[in-house]
Amino acid sequence: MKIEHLGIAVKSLQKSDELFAKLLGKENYKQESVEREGVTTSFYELGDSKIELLEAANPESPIAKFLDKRGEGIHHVAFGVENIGAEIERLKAAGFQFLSEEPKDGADNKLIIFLHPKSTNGILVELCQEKP
Ligand SMILES: CC[C@H](C(=O)O)C(=O)SCCNC(=O)CCNC(=O)[C@H](O)C(C)(C)COP(=O)(O)OP(=O)(O)OC[C@H]1O[C@@H](n2cnc3c(N)ncnc32)[C@H](O)[C@@H]1OP(=O)(O)O
Ligand SMILES: [Co+2]
Repeated sequence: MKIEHLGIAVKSLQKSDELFAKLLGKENYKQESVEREGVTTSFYELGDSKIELLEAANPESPIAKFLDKRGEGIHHVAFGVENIGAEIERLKAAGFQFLSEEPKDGADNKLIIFLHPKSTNGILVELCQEKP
């Protein structure tokens, strides 16, 4: 398991891309919309991890709700795993709750699933596995 990415909720990808390119001294390597999640993402390589900027694609987006309640900032941490199915079983057996039954397609060619923040000490945790 490793930190695959840090998800950061932003109001404007255009403004935040300018800021993060300056901050990190490099451009994003992709911008990708994920309709089903209601987000547009922008990814930056950072050593073995990444930064994932997240803009709401519509008012119902989880990012829109997060921004309304908390403003811009760190939204979630994503752990990269080899076998997401095995990790789900392990964590369920350890008493962790998930926000969905099955993994689903995420951004950046990943299978993803989220744990409920109330079972992870108030941190939104995402598991992701590289799609074969
Ligand atoms: C395209 C995929 C991409 C990828 O990496 O591949 C992504 O990362 S997509 C990221 C955006 N998608 C999601 O976040 C999906 C999972 N999130 C959800 O289902 C909701 O956001 C949920 C259930 C976490 C909260 O939604 P809800 O409508 O219930 O909002 P509330 O404000 O009522 O929150 C309930 C409860 O959870 C706490 N909360 C909400 N968001 C977060 C957060 N980001 N981190 C920590 N805690 C969070 C909130 O404070 C409420 O707690 P309470 O104690 O009741 O106040
Ligand atoms: Co993510």
